[in-house]
Amino acid sequence: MKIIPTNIPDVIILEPKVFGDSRGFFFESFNQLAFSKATGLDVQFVQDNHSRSAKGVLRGLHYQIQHPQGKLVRVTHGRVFDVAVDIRRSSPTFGQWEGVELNAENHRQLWVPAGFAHGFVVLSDSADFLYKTTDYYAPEYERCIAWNDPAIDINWQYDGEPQLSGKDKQGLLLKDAELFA
Ligand SMILES: Cc1cn([C@H]2C[C@H](O)[C@@H](COP(=O)(O)OP(=O)(O)O[C@H]3O[C@H](C)C(=O)[C@H](O)[C@H]3O)O2)c(=O)[nH]c1=O
Repeated sequence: MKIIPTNIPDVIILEPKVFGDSRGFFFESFNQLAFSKATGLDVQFVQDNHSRSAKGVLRGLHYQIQHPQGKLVRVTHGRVFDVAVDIRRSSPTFGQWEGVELNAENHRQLWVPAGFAHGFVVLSDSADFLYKTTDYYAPEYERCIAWNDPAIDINWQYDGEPQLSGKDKQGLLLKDAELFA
């Protein structure tokens, strides 16, 4: 597994070793020991999620104010631009965002620590988005930050108008949101 640092020290890109042959390919999509050795992180995952979205769908920017979730995210079909925003007030990278294209060809995964808001926009006709979380879904504590908050100024790499859920259309600006310490 290859570790690729990003501009935010705690946000990490992982590239698994892919074994290709005449049948296709194989790779370990997750290995607890390899993950811990490569990242130095001692985290346990408790939930696996899978969502499918059409082109232009933007999910996020979500986080949980209690039971914050670390997320290890990847794409098994299509292409997405995936974004993590540091919303830890005490962080030197508070308010900064990091984005990476995840797709079924590069097999890249992104580690998004607890304390970050997370979202993605679909660049292909459709995309399957799979991810592991370090705590359980707690909808009563889920919050949303506006995808287009000018204070964060994310370049989503998507030219069209994104399709948002009702919840995401009501995302708060960073300055008005409940944040982490
Ligand atoms: C997240 C989640 C949702 N649900 C149910 C609740 C709704 O009835 C339905 C769709 O939920 P929602 O529209 O919140 O799904 P997303 O917009 O993909 O939410 C996710 O989007 C961004 C990208 C994230 O990083 C979060 O993991 C998560 O908030 O699934 C569950 O039953 N369990 C869950 O863990």
